[in-house]
Amino acid sequence: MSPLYFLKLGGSLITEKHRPSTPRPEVIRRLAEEIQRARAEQPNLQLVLGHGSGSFGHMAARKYNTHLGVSTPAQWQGFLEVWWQARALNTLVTEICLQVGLPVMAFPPSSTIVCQNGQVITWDLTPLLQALEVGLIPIIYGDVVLDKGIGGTILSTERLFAELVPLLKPARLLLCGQEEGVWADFPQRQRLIHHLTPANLETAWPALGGSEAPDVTGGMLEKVRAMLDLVNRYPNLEVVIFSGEHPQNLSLVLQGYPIGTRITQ
Ligand SMILES: Nc1ncnc2c1ncn2[C@@H]1O[C@H](COP(=O)(O)OP(=O)(O)OP(=O)(O)O)[C@@H](O)[C@H]1O
Ligand SMILES: C=C(C)CCOP(=O)(O)O
Repeated sequence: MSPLYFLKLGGSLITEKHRPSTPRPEVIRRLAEEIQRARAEQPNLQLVLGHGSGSFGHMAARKYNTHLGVSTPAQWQGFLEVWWQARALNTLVTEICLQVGLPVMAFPPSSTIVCQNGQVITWDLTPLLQALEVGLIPIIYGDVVLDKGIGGTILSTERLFAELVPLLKPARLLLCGQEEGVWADFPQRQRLIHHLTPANLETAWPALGGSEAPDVTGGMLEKVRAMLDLVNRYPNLEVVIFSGEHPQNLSLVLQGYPIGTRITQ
């Protein structure tokens, strides 16, 4: 059977998250090449690729608090600004992946999902599932979405993955970011947690916080909370949070080497 992995390229890694709308194209290219290399080693590997918004969507979202709802003309203006920023980064990521030879196709959440009070109520997944079926790599990304209750909101890549897990049951969910993994002593960064489970969560809890950069989706705290919730519900799922800053890390993790923080039940 072909294993299916979900892989997020974090906005903290593919952009300079403190500098407005500043991508790291050379990093994106290297990561795409690493994915391509891992696929050559494991020709059966199926992927759903996701990426975060970094200094593209998050800065505008912070300015307008788009994640909290959208109603005034100024907030709608902000909603479109975030939409445009998220789309611009996605265009760049998609373009670089295609240049490297990855058969990617983007499925913008803003044009396929509707929420109600922050909960996804419809997501037309038919084209995405068909793309997977024919051997393409679907790309999704943190985006704005229209919301029947609060006008509009924002869904992070992790939220999107969490929606897809029950349907696609991936074997692994890989979050590739800027940090080595989950630190037990952030921001000192001396003690990495190699294996996080619901049973030892208390070792990490005091050190878990938001992003150091402008961010509206909760940083490492929300990531760990959401991933623990997923492994509780899907005991066969393995989550890995790791750094893509070191060349080869991503392709090694894709091949199963123990790097970063594993999260399991
Ligand atoms: N205990 C911790 N261990 C590791 N990082 C932590 C910890 N506590 C807080 N953080 C912060 O959380 C950040 C990771 O969350 P963030 O949402 O910025 O990552 P990302 O998913 O790559 O970005 P984006 O949301 O833009 O895609 C780290 O870069 C760090 O600043
Ligand atoms: C801020 C926007 C537009 C999306 C956030 O998604 P994330 O970067 O995956 O957390």
